Amino acid sequence: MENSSPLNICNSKSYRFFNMINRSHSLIHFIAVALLVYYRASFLFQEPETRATPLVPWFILFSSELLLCFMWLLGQAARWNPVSRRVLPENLPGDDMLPPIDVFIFTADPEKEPTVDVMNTVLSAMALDYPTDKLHVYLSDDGGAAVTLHGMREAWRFGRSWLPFCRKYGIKTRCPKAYFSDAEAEDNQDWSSQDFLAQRKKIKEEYEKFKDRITTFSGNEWLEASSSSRRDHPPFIEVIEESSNESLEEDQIQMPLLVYVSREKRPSHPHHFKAGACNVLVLCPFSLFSLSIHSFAAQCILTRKSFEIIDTPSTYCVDRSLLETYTDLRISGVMSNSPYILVLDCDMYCNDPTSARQAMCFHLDPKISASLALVQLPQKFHNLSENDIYDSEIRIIFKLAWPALDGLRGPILSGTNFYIKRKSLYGNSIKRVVAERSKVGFMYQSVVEDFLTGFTLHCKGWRSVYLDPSRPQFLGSSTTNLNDLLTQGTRWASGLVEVGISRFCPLLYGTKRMSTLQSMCYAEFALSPLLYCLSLLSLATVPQLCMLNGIPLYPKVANQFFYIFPFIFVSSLSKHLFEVLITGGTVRIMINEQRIWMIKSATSYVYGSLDAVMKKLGMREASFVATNKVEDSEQVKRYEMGIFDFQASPMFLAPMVTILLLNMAAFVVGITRIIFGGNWEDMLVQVLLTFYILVMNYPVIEGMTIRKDKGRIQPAITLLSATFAITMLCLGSVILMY
Ligand SMILES: O=c1ccn([C@@H]2O[C@H](COP(=O)(O)OP(=O)(O)O[C@H]3O[C@H](CO)[C@@H](O)[C@H](O)[C@H]3O)[C@@H](O)[C@H]2O)c(=O)[nH]1
Repeated sequence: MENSSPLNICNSKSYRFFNMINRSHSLIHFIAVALLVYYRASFLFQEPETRATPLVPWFILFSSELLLCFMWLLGQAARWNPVSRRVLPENLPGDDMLPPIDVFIFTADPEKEPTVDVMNTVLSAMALDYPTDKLHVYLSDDGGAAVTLHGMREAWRFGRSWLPFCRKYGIKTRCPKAYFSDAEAEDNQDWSSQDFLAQRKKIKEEYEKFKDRITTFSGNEWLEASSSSRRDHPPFIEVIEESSNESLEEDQIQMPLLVYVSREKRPSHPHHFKAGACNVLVLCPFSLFSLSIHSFAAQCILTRKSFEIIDTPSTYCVDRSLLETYTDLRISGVMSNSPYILVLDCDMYCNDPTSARQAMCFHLDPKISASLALVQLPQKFHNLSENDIYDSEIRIIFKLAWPALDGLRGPILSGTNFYIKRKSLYGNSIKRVVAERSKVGFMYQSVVEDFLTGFTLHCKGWRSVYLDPSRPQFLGSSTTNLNDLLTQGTRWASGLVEVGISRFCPLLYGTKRMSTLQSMCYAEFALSPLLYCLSLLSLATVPQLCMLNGIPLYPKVANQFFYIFPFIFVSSLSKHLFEVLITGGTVRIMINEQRIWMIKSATSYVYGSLDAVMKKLGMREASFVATNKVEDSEQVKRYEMGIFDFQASPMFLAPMVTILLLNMAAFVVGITRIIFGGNWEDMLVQVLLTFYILVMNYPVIEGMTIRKDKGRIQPAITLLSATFAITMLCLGSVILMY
């Protein structure tokens, strides 16, 4: 294929305007930041008697400003050289030349991840537009739930009608739930065809029965083979095809391989959450299990020794030497072991059946395929409202940072929606790098296994590419209430900080193994929860406490350095606005992003960082609270109306409310001082900063004062927070005098 037509095109020209603005802004902003540092540092050279500010608040404030400057500097890398890509699937070789693909879908808890929705993802993957005999779909069920296995059998049964229907009528939306929803009109079917209408009606009825059979299932909670609970059971695998009792005629329908896997779990062995589940499927154990199911004869090759090694959850991350042995076994296997793997979370259904072919436009490109580990596709969500108050879209990652990282050596592995080369997970390096103990597969040292695994792949010289076409290839469900958002944010923060404070810290480990810009990108993500919570918490409390005590922290209006502060503030906000607008957003989105950034910094970033530090000190064990995917109609309604839902844990609400009460008190006192004391020159920046925090967080103030509905902040929380605020005020006023 060396001289054949191109399979993909990489373009950086569309970002010319962005680059021009971004780089000019960086230069100007850098000068302003340098002046700020100069102003703050000059404080040290003043005579102690003439200083208007005590040392402690000055030190805290300067440290916070330095942290923010540092984050800004790191953030430049993730904006430096964005590129966009498109694919030309028409230039792919014929179907007989396409490589096989394994699709791995992960589920963990049928209570939080409704089985019907998981099966919709399974069906959409089975219906991918790819040669059926080259498609193998595996569902990993960490919940070991009987209803999930039942769902798989039902999915297989319904798939026998659904797949031929999709193929015959060229259906694009191959997730039945999405297809039968209101968005169905987008599929451009021939609605005048009687044959189509009759078939569609029939399939819809079958789909309803399929759902009923799952929702009314009343089998055992756990798999019968499971010994006691979801945390203590032997492995259970079923190739769904073999359990079918359908008629001979239906057996002629071409279906991909469909396999249910519930890995072994023992309380005495850490199972490493999703990373452990990934490795069970990706690495040796699964292939061996498959062998044992498919061919009794093949089972004989499994010596007890090898089975013991692979059957121990703690050794899923095995040495390469062992892996090679298993690879031999796999090659002699009878199924699957495909060279490429699509990884999907259970709620991420395939929205574009051609995504596999699109990914192959990179994996089969001889110019890049040798070093290409993965093709990352964006996470997009079907349940976002126009006013996405929780910033669930994560625009900054999928619309800005990933295209920019693609201009370096590729985006960070994002947990789901990626086509990865199996070989890249075997621990091989593309380049000569500092030798690393040969760990393979997904990494266990962080609960954000995706981030760390992607990082180590890039360190080994592998690259990734990012593709974001107009039709989303996958669509998932995002968090639409505050509690779920902050719970998920706490896990992400904990996992990122775990990396940031470990030996994998991108600034130390990365700089020796990848370009400075690339390691800066990784460092920005790994350090952001810790550095943002430290800096934002200080900026939301120290200037306010000082204002209450009449201590100025910023230059007087008459001072020439005064203008630096409003300038940096306006410059940062304008840059943020520019980035939102250029990526198709609105002013409202920018405001939502600012607010959620502040809320997360005061809550999930704090808890996540604490969790990571405690794990590091051996005071806590790793945990993974799976994100809730069950929709509460009342909460969804509030989200769609743009109203915050404060039915969240007091652990999240109390810090937010405490900080706002403190800011409210400081603002009232600050304004009073300006009006009656006439010292507006000294306090202007502090008053403006406090005002900005209050304005941005108006929904929280509204939640604790005006609102009376179920989603408001309960008076008990406000009372508790008021006690915290008064304590902070008393303690802070004493400490900050020094
Ligand atoms: O012990 C576990 C825990 C989770 N999962 C599955 O892992 C996926 C991701 O878990 P979820 O609770 O949905 O986490 P999110 O925070 O929503 O997911 C993001 O963050 C994770 C890292 O924390 C990545 O693995 C995901 O791909 C990424 O979408 C889901 O399909 C789960 O069923 C398991 O298989 N086993």
